[in-house]
Amino acid sequence: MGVKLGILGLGTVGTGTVQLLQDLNGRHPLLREIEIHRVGVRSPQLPRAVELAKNVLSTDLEAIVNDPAVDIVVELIGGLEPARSLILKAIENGKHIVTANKAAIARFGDEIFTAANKAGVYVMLEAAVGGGIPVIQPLKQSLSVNRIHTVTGIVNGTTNYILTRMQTEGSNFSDVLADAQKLGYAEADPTADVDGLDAADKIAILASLAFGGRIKLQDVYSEGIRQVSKTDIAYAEKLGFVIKLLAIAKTLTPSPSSPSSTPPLSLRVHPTLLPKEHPLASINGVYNAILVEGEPLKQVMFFGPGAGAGATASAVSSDILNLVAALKTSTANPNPLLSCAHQDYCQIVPMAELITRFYARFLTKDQPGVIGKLGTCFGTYGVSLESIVQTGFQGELAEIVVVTHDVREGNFRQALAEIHTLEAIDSIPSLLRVL
Ligand SMILES: NC(=O)C1=CN([C@@H]2O[C@H](COP(=O)(O)OP(=O)(O)OC[C@H]3O[C@@H](n4cnc5c(N)ncnc54)[C@H](OP(=O)(O)O)[C@@H]3O)[C@@H](O)[C@H]2O)C=CC1
Ligand SMILES: N[C@@H](CC=O)C(=O)O
Ligand code: NA
Repeated sequence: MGVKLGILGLGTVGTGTVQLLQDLNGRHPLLREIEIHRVGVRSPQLPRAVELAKNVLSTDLEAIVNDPAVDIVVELIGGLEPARSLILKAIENGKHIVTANKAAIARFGDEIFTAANKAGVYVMLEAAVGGGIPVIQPLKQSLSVNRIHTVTGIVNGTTNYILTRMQTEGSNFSDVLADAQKLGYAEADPTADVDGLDAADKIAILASLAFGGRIKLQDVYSEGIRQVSKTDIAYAEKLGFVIKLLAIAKTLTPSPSSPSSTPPLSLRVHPTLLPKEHPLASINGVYNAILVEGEPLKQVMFFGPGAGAGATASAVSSDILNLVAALKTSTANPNPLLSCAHQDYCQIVPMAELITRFYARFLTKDQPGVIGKLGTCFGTYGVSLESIVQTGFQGELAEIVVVTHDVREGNFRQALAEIHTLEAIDSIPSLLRVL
């Protein structure tokens, strides 16, 4: 007998998944065991790009997760509710889950995985991070013997697409965002993409897998790309950098102090000046990449399409395939490489303790000695400067760009607070971290 799917959602990813599952030539033979039993949507009158058998389409999503015939629920509606309740109900009914919903997993992972472990079912989420890029399963399986110390990712396709086009074409932010939405990359509400929240959800999930503990989403510092201007992109370029929205999870100690504990982590999302020769600097457009560093592997980078119908459908379908295989070999004991066994929360270090370089752009009165005053303030707080250049004027005001050496973020912020009080300083329009 075939394995029956209840698919919730037939939008970009749902449609891509159904198209893949209806076009099986040349794909894994096990896919032939799958039957699309029911598909849930909100607006049944909408035209669809796929044909489904009669009575498959429904607006009653509760009925799908309660249907005893359904083996696997594939949640592709997105958002928090009703996605969370439907997933929990499906788990309670003994169904395995495939989801692309990083927002729900990052917020309710604790509840969902605890329920799944209790019910003896798996929750698969390859599509939730990096779209089509295999990164969840590699972290759970192929890389799990490494002591990972850093995960650095470009994990939001929309913002990478926007920043790339702003850089290459000098285009303006809102026009490029509209294109990203048309192409199906952006979330229904693109705020999550643009403000770094989507990337925060994703790095929380990656960090949990890489460092073996649960993460409270509110511990992830996040800044989006709205404040990144064409001016900063141009200065960064002159200084040998590109600006990328990076999601970073990094241990502050080389390895955990005891075999069972997780190390303290720095966990953050922000636009970052990246040296042009860094492996992530050349990741452009909607592509995502995740650089994982650890011992003994050193570095491995996962690269590919981070969003879009076909790419994401590839990840969703591979999770379905894994579950079909698991259902066929089902034993009383769950496979620990497919289930989540985390119990404890990771300890996250405050941003003030972060050691990083900074880029800052100042608008100042055109007076003698301003650069000296900036230098003195920075010196008072132990901020050492890598470069300081007066690059030009904006009207009456002089524009000064500073790049620091590594500094404790708290010290840098104290120096800036004092600089703000200087009579010669008009404003500090940009402040970005440098990798
Ligand atoms: N788009 C992408 O490239 C990627 C998306 N994802 C994730 O995949 C998930 C789906 O995204 P995407 O396909 O882009 O979203 P879409 O907005 O394109 O599709 C959502 C689908 O869910 C249905 N739906 C939404 N809410 C309800 C509800 N309350 N009741 C019934 N049906 C509902 C909609 O129905 P109807 O069609 O009737 O409106 C639609 O079919 C999200 O979690 C997203 O974060 C992950 C990686 C990449
Ligand atoms: N909106 C997301 C889609 C995939 O998660 C993105 O832009 O990366
Ligand atoms: Na993925």
